[in-house]
Amino acid sequence: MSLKRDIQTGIIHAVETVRQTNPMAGSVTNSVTINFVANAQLAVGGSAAMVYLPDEAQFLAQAGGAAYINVGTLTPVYEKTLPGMAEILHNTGKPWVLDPVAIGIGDLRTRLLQTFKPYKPAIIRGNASEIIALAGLWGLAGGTKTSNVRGVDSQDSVSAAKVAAVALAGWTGGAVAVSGKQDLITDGSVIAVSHGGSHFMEKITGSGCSLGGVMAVYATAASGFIAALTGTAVYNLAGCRAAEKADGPASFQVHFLDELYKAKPREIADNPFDIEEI
Ligand SMILES: Nc1ncnc2c1ncn2[C@@H]1O[C@H](COP(=O)(O)OP(=O)(O)O)[C@@H](O)[C@H]1O
Ligand SMILES: Cc1ncsc1CCOP(=O)(O)O
Ligand SMILES: [Mg+2]
Repeated sequence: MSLKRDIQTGIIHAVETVRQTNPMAGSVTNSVTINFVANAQLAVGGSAAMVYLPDEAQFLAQAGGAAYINVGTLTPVYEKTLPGMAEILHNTGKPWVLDPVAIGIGDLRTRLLQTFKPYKPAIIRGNASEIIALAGLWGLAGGTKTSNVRGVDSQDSVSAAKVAAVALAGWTGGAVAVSGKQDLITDGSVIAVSHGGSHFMEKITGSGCSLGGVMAVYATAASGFIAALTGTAVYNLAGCRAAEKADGPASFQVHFLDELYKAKPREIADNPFDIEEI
């Protein structure tokens, strides 16, 4: 079988397993998009649980099949919550997804993101500027110390983050997903570029955050690379379909959740992607 077919078989398996087993992937995520993250996780067949406090995050790290950490809106309690959660996830071999939202803003965010380096997330998901900045913070190839991050939006092209993505995946041994008009997913030895989506995804907040939460759901049932590509593929397919029905961002978001829910395993696996072996 070709590599592409193996990957498609993995995607179908991940989608079916999640829909059959309703796995829980707990989250500590930002207060802007927390509801959308949970709804997207539920739409693809997962179970969502969101917490803030240290002991509750430790509980979810142990109870779930995977977890999601997103540093979008921090409060002082996260200084205690997040390193302990990441340490448990790492020590128990649980896959976890890191979204370094708005890396570069403030001391606490920088310190927490530095703390995560030895805890090796199975998936790092971010837009191009965030991936470049995280590689810079962790002292890896392709990164820049002076971040080009303006806030939560990307200022760089996805292809500009390719070296940083490969270097981050080399460090973690997991996968890195760079989102944008096209999405790049790598495990350090294969690069997949996934197509689709819609410009409306830039006009609603939380398309990136919820994608990270959905990747965590798939990570309960697949490798980091397959989970990241499966999440990206269903987002690109559902985004494309929702855009055909939407009149604007608000109706897009409603249709998007419906399309996430309706997408069939084979259709998700057939969503167009290219692969390159490094
Ligand atoms: N211009 C676009 N065209 C198609 N899909 C897009 C576009 N911009 C973002 N997306 C999709 O939106 C999702 C979130 O990506 P992105 O907006 O880059 O993340 P973030 O919200 O973290 O910046 C991904 O599935 C990506 O493919
Ligand atoms: C607007 C905003 N501000 C802090 S976190 C956040 C949400 C970012 O969501 P996404 O990166 O998915 O667009
Ligand atoms: Mg984001």
